[in-house]
Amino acid sequence: MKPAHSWRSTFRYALEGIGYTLRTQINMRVHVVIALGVIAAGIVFRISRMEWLFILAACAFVITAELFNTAVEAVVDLVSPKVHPLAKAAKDAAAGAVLLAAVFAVITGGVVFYQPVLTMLRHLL
Ligand SMILES: Nc1ncnc2c1ncn2[C@@H]1O[C@H](COP(=O)(O)OP(=O)(O)OP(=O)(O)O)[C@@H](O)[C@H]1O
Repeated sequence: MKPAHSWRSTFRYALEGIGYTLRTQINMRVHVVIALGVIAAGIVFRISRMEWLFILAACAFVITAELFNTAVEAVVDLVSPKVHPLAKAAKDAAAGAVLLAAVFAVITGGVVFYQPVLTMLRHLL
């Protein structure tokens, strides 16, 4: 049996997992940059508390899905380096989760920012 870990080392391993995903997955870096941009937009447009909840949930949803996707890819590559229909099913399902999360995030961003962006453009033009 493996030795029990302190909460500190558990936290460190979790950060290592996030670091690994950031280093190896360009999509993760893109998600983080977009999330930071959306958070900046939320500050600029002074969105409501409820809108913040949806925006932050959407960002967390996408980034969490990408972390699970990376975990699935790593395990599949470890146990099935050769082409196998189940390896394909696992990777495709994980990729599907990221896609679903991203679609939810785009819809959330559209609902929250459509009106304030439109108002800003009306003022500028
Ligand atoms: N061992 C395998 N057996 C069968 N199909 C696979 C296998 N590995 C990958 N595939 C297919 O290729 C697709 C892309 O796999 P890959 O590992 O390159 O994922 P990716 O999302 O492009 O990864 P990355 O984000 O690291 O570039 C999978 O969604 C799956 O359909």
